[in-house]
Amino acid sequence: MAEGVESIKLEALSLSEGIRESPVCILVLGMAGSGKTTFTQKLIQHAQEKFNPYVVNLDPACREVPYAAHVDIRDTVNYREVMKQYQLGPNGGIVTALNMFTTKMAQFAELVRRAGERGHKWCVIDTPGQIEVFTWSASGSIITEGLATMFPTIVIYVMDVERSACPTTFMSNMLYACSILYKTRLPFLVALNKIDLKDCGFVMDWMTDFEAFQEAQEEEHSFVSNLTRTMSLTLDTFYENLRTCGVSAKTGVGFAQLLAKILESVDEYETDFKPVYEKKRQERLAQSETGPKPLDHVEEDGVAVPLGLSLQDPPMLTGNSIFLMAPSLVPQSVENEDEEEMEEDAKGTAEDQNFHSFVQNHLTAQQSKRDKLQQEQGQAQP
Ligand SMILES: Nc1nc2c(ncn2[C@@H]2O[C@H](COP(=O)(O)OP(=O)(O)OP(=O)(O)O)[C@@H](O)[C@H]2O)c(=O)[nH]1
Repeated sequence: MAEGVESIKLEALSLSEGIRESPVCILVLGMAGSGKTTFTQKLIQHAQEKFNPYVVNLDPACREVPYAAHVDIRDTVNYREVMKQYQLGPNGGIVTALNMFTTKMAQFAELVRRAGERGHKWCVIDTPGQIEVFTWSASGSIITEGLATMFPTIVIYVMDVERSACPTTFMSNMLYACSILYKTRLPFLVALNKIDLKDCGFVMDWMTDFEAFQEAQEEEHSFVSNLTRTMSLTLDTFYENLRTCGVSAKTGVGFAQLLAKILESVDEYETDFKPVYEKKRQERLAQSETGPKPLDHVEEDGVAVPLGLSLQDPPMLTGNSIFLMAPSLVPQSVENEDEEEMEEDAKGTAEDQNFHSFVQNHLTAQQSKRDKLQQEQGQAQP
């Protein structure tokens, strides 16, 4: 009879054995309402025949999921009860529920491993609606790293194209994607979702042609547009390494291409990421064999300081010792104001010039890249 999952230790699972070939773990992430759950359902349908996905729901707060989950966090933790018992709000409740689930990570990993042995080639994991609950929480990191050191693991970032039509929102979404890519250090595929509502061609244009994004940006006169423009230049390298695919989780359009891109991402895991996670595993194994080092000089590690500030009255306002002063109360001479205005103007002009030269340098670099490519192509032709 198979060993009971309760007695399994994660360390024993992930450290002593190497990374397995299956199942491939697919983490589905995305902003609230981007369509993760609908996307997961469609992905399962399309992958059923070939990859027989094992399905996991990690969103403790969802009412219903439109697919049959093999593992559902709601069976392990009652999110409403957690909120009530620990007197938490909805977000605190979700974080705590996920933390509680993570204490069962070893058992969860064992279930995934056994699913692989039973012929499930993929394991699709739907994550909580509030993306930061997973991406920036300790439990999210433990689950992601735990899986990536045991199975080939990739991330699919679901992005709502209709909501990203405004350049500033698009940039925010991309910045978020970028931060997740660097945090998880796993193959990353962006599913441009809801193409039944809006074609995703504009996203492709903005990612490959900086000038097209600048043009779209020019129509927007918001305070953050300068920042967005600068960011678009910085994200250029990120876009170059990004895999994207337009899909509609509602109609199923684009899922054939998506499956092909998932397989490319799995290859990428094998070649570029597996060695990194394998090294990590070896380091942990070595560490666990030597055991934790006892602290030699505990008393030299620091001195205790009282927590928090004492709620005493602020010091009396005397002379220069201004504790906190509202701008309207600070006496200012008219001369000073004029000088400050001139300084601000000069600063603004310098910023504009800097920005212009930054853009110019970038365009020149892009042009020389294009020229080089054309030259190479010309040489390659007989
Ligand atoms: N038109 C259209 N609607 C979609 C598509 N994908 C999802 N939706 C709709 O978008 C809404 C949100 O979808 P969900 O799948 O619940 O999104 P989610 O990211 O899981 O949501 P949370 O977990 O609550 O953050 C629902 O009304 C879906 O029907 C799509 O491709 N096209």
